[in-house]
Amino acid sequence: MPSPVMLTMRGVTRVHGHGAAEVHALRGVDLTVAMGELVAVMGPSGSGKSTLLHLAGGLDSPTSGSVRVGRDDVGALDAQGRARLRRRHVGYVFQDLNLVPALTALENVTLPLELDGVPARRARATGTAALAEVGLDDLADRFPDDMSGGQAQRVAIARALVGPRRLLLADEPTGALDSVTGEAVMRVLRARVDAGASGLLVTHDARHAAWADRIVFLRDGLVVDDTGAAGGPDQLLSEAARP
Ligand SMILES: Nc1ncnc2c1ncn2[C@@H]1O[C@H](COP(=O)(O)OP(=O)(O)OP(=O)(O)O)[C@@H](O)[C@H]1O
Repeated sequence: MPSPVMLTMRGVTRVHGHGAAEVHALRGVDLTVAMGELVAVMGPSGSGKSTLLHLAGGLDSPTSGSVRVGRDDVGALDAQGRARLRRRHVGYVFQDLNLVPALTALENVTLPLELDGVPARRARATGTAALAEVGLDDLADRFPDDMSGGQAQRVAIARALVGPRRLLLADEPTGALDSVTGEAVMRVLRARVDAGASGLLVTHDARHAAWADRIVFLRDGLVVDDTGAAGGPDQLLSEAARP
């Protein structure tokens, strides 16, 4: 029996800007991601990958078409409803880390839980477990400015994954990390998805895309290919390089 679908995008378009400055970032994208499925999104710079991720997480609204997360029609939620969906159910890892400099690693990680009313003790325990998942439980009391770029990125990943999130969105999550740590992060993402979450991963790196169940190729705002990962990194590299 197929797994229940977590994310459904139908006929999604997104036009940025107006008039002469108009950019058609997405031009009619259909995409579904099931529970327990990790989908990698690849494509050249400017093909619409980040726009797709923002729409999937309710950070942005489509110009036309529909985006559903579980039973929620993201376009039909008001700003408060979208904020609640993001806080409770969507985990983001973006290139921009956005850690709060005045908060320790653990406080940064527990922030989304506390904003959502989780009692402090439980938030602390859940946050400590999330830091341990990325191998940083030793640095719980350290401030972002006293960490390496890679450590800060792992804190951001722990924050994105803290609590029972059902949709994980990652935009080049391993960007600032060395390859061993990068692989550890992919392992955490994969484990969360295997435990039932759904994942959408934007990456230029075929080795990371090879962790996915399926790869979607975007070009000029359209899905041009949707394939299983069975061919492995070599095939992916040649696919990504295709004219
Ligand atoms: N806020 C915005 N205002 C105007 N144009 C935008 C905006 N955001 C994105 N764009 C444009 O939309 C198109 C798609 O951008 P997007 O960032 O989604 O692509 P991408 O595939 O993620 O690129 P990259 O791999 O370089 O991050 C690009 O032409 C970009 O310049």
